[in-house]
Amino acid sequence: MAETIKAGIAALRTLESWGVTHLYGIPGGTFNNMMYALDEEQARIKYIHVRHEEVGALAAVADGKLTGHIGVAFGSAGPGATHLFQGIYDAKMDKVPTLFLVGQVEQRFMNADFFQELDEDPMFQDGAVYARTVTTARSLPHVIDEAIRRAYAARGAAVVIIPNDLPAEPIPADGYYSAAETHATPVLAAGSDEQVDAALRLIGAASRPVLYVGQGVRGAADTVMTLAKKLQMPVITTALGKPIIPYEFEALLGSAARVASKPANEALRVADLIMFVGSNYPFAEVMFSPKAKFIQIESDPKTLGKRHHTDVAILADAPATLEKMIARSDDAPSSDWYQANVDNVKNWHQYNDDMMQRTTGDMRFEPVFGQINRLATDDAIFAIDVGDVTQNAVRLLKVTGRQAWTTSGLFATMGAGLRAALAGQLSLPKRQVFNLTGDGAAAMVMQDLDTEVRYHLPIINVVFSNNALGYIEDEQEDDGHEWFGIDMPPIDFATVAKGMGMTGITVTQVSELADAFDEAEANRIAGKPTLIDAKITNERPIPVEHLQLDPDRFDAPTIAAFKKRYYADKLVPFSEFLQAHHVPIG
Ligand SMILES: CC(=O)OP(=O)(O)O
Repeated sequence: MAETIKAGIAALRTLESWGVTHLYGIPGGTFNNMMYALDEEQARIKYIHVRHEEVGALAAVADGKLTGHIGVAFGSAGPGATHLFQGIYDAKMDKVPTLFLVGQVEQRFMNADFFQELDEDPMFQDGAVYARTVTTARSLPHVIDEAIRRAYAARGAAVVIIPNDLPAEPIPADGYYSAAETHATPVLAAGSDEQVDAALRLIGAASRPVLYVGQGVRGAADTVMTLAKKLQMPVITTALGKPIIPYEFEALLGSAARVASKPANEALRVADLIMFVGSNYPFAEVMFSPKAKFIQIESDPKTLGKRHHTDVAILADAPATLEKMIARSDDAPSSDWYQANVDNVKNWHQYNDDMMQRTTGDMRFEPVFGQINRLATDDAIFAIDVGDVTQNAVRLLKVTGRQAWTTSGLFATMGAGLRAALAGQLSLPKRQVFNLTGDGAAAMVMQDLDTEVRYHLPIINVVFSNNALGYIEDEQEDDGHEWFGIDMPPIDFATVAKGMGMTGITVTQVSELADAFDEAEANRIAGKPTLIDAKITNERPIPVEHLQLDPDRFDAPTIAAFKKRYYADKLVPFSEFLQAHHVPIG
């Protein structure tokens, strides 16, 4: 008789052939035959037993965000399946190839409202790029291979639903194969000479051009900076593009809108040309002037022309096109516009440095970031949660260009920090990993601090505790509404951490911060996680989307009140730098 293999084992071997080293989940009765396969394959693929499927699902997406390789999570039928949705939508919105395996009741019970049985096929259709139920044991590894190829091709979530009886069935050992070794992604060329020249002509005619880059320029920081200097175009990045360009680059304005920096918002208000590269930034529709000339370089036809009226549209590989622009352009003369932006960045950095070095008064979030910058290694991984911490991290982390920085970008689901930290430390175990989170988000996922302990993941967890949903609080303030439903009674996160078996440190004074972070770093080096609960004031981060600094737009008392509230005495409105450099705003 021909040699056989259990279908579940063949399914896992298919995952292994694609380089999957670990997968996250929680077993249930409808996934047990896959669990028995995982037990047999333990030496080759690691099962990470999370405390909540949602954490596993988002960690799998973060694996993809951090490494470019597909991450995998699973859940059993019914509640296990529905808990995966957060990951499925994060993968969809940030375009990350991710595989989700979902249990289903045995075939003989399907389609008749059995215990925990849901009609899973339609459930996943909106979020996933591919969602199918396996119908024979023999096709199980084949459908997994199909799902992975679809996830990579469409850059999203693929879901394979597995009736529990199938993985236990034997199939011919030579009856399946994987496309992993021959898998390739299409390589786009650079834009044509004509397209590049048309873009260069527009830039040459502009007075106040900016370069706005997203994830599509990953790995091409030097190219972006060279072109920016050559054409005298200051650079703005999306939040997810933040780690690509080093903080120290003189003309890096930061990000725009609210999770953003002052120089980027100010420059965008007056820019007369935006070159939008490798980005699907949705706030472009409100942040970019409709009057500005617009060049877009994009690899996804669905995104080309989506966010703004476009003068030159280039469907192409972004870094290759930027290289071609460097090759086909002459050095622009030194520009007053560029220099005014460089000065604005210096002033903004000085403000943030002063805030991070502040030792007086109650503890705000900035000195905590000062410590993170002090300790961060050259290739640290920052797993950033959603809320005030996202905007503060965008502004304050002094990224080197070799570090990784990830969050839930467009779906913006809270609790994303811990999940991405698990992924970072599992996928890139030698690197220093920070989980930076607010207290609301930390409370949503704190059960999985235990996962850090059980798998010896030496993550430095920092909780910014202000007893409020700060980001929403500020929105309510801007709406002119009294705060409602945003306060949260304090949680002693250090005690929670200790209860989970890790070091927990509460910090209430700036003077205690350095020791706490030194202890966390010593623990990390010894292979142990730490949680620092930083009890910060509930003061609002400076609203760079509503600056009240410019005497041309605000009266003196308004400016004085703004400066007092945000400690912004030395912060200079961009208009002053524009005037000093004689840049006309037409
Ligand atoms: C969503 C939110 O408001 O979070 P935070 O309290 O961390 O700002």
